[in-house]
Amino acid sequence: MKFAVIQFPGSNCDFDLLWAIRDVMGAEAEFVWHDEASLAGFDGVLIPGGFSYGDYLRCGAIASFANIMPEIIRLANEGKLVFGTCNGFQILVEAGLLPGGLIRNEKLKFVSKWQSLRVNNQTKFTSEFAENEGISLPIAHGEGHYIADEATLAELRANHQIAFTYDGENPNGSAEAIAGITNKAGNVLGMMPHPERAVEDLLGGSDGKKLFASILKNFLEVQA
Ligand SMILES: NC(=O)CC[C@H](N)C(=O)O
Repeated sequence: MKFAVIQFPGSNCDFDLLWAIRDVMGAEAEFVWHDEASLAGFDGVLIPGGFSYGDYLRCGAIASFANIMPEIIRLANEGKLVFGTCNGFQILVEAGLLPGGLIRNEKLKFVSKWQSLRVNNQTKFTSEFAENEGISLPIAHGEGHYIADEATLAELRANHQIAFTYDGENPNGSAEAIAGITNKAGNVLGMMPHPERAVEDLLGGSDGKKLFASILKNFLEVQA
């Protein structure tokens, strides 16, 4: 299984994500520039954090029209793995691959800190965590306030699509303290926290590793 790590102008977690999946987890992965029009040969897509196109209009809004996006949408519709962290989550929402929206943090400030989270392990991205496991991951964003209408929130809850919630403090005012969601089919995940920044104790923690381990276990078996 080969992963594409997408690079946009302004991505700044691209090397971290490649490091996590390739060097720490041992999977095959390569950078793909946003202007490419093909993802032939790739079975999974990882979209990093950062400030794509300078966060103009809304975070992720311009990136969602990049040349590579129709290919990402194609893979998502084929049931292949698509994962976005932080700006990657924003791009997936803007592209319509995930429901709801992400707006300015409630307190209108960029938040950068380690954040406690609760994990729902009933998704293909989180199955290696314990049920309701408490973990800690870095967050670093200005537009992480998740919003959705009541019907969408009810559907997310009913289908177990809420993969991560903020525990204790809600750092950005997200509805139901949502930190990460999957699509209905379960093959697309977007999350504001940064698991790729927590894959080795040297980085301050390794709780993010189980997410990548879940990805490799569940998607590798299906697509091998
Ligand atoms: N770390 C990130 O990816 C930040 C995402 C986006 N630039 C924001 O501030 O919300």
